[in-house]
Amino acid sequence: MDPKRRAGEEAVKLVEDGMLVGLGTGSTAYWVIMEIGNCVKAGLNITAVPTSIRSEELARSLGIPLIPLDDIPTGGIDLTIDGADEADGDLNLIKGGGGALLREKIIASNSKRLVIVADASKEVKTLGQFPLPVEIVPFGFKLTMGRLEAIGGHPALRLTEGDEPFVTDNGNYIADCRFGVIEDAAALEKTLNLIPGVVENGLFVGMAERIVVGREDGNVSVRERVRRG
Ligand SMILES: O=C(CO)[C@H](O)[C@H](O)COP(=O)(O)O
Repeated sequence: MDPKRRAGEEAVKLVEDGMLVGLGTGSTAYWVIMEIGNCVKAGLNITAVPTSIRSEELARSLGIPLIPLDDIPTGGIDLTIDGADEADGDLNLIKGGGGALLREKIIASNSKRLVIVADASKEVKTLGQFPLPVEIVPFGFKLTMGRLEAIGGHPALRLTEGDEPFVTDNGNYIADCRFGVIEDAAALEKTLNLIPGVVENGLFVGMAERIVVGREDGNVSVRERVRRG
């Protein structure tokens, strides 16, 4: 079985009756949503909020009950299960490879628990090999990219296969940045979000509670974040 599928199915064991569940985005979160769909068909009673239009459409097609975000209290999501592009030893993450980082971060920051599903390729010692997605508004995007360049981000505007700017579910662009090894993810996250024109960035610091990793040998490993201090 695909390691991503294995991780997804294992993580869904954390979903309990009555929960409000955040549905992630990407090829690993796909398996989470598929498995939640199976559980709902088998009688699991949950409601869910998606992190992208893609995940919303999949969830709807499977009959997973969705509720509008505006109908839930701040911080009211019980559990969100989502993928990641990189996860370091402290479970700090790079996300946004699929372009859904803004909605993913809003949902994650309103979740009591964030569980990451991944295959082993996502585990890294230090963040930074995967280009860091930064969501920027189209207005003045070249100026904003100049600011990202000035702080060493070497930004590249994400393009579609037709060479048009990739547009997020929120109508924004993505600048994929190469900062090299990211020693201080918390500081970089703040610095980026102070740049006018930047909406959000794909660094998720101190948010994930655990990571469920599907491995090629058929095993699944679970690692929890060590709380420091
Ligand atoms: O952050 C994301 C989308 O914005 C995804 O969770 C991340 O890109 C991982 O995707 P995949 O599971 O397909 O490797």
